[in-house]
Amino acid sequence: MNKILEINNLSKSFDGGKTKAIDQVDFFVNQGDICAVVGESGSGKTTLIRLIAGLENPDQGNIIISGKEVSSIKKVMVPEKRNVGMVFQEYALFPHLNVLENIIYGLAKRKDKKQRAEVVLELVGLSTYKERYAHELSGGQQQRVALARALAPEPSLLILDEPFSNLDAMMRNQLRNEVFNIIKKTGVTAIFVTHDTQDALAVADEILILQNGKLVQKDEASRLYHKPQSIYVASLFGNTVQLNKGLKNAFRCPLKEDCCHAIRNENITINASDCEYVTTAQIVKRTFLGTHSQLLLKLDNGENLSVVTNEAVLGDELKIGFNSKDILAFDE
Ligand SMILES: Nc1ncnc2c1ncn2[C@@H]1O[C@H](COP(=O)(O)OP(=O)(O)OP(=O)(O)O)[C@@H](O)[C@H]1O
Repeated sequence: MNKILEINNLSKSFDGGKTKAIDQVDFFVNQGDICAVVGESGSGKTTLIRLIAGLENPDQGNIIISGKEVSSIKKVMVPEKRNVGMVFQEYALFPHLNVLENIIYGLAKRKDKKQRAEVVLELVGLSTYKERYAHELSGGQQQRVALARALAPEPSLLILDEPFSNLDAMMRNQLRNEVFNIIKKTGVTAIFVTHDTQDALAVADEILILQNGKLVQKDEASRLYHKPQSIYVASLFGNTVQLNKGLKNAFRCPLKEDCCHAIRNENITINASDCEYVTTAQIVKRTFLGTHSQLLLKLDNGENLSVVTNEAVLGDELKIGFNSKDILAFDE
């Protein structure tokens, strides 16, 4: 498999070395793959993307795009020469140029500018909008123009930084699927930053997890979800309860105490009687969340547990449980 992006031992600090935004990161992305970058706020996602785009210089390591070294401590190639396309959360279209002109602008060197612009506009389904200006388009349409503009010069790598975060929930899912179908159709390799782990699970071939600037796991979506390497990774993909000593006792769960265990909220069964590990709980507080409710529970050994459920819960007492196949185990 041809590697389009290679990152070797990459580091970047700020504040005279006090903040290690990216800390000895190594990975590669194969041709045609979509790689999502996920991590809590401040974990280094934007810094990594900015280093790849050439908007930051590394302190250590190097970046190779399509076999060419574009960043190292000795040289940093300017963004325009890297053959990368970029799509940001703010659509950044020129307000004084119409849609077609916005796309042509980035194609200065090509002879077939107009034809190429028409091809990418067709690809994003906006051919009939080519004479409109940014203020005459919806947020989703502007983002599709931004994608067309980024794809027009046929980049080796497409970088997307939180491309859907300015859109409402309904629009997001629809546009996300459209955008990634277009990306797959063109076969371009893409790396995108997202806060929304559902986005990453839905469209990424591989997901890369950052924690305090370090790459802590890189895996395909289903492996990462089912085999997270730490509670940090598990918690990024949904509500996860760490099974501390008190909870292990409450459920009479014979797990080793020197190993960290957790259970995903969705694998906790309310009104359970046929689970392997079951306990009785009193409902201390219910919070209505529309399709779900949050229940604060006091278990029969006095331990507290908060769970979210979409089941109707009657009365103030319930049985709650889970099965051993759903327990996540970590070495930390
Ligand atoms: N120009 C800068 N000067 C100083 N510190 C910076 C700079 N850019 C980033 N940092 C710091 O580097 C760390 C990583 O920041 P970065 O923006 O890459 O994180 P992030 O994962 O993208 O966060 P978010 O999800 O909140 O956007 C943070 O501690 C941040 O404060």
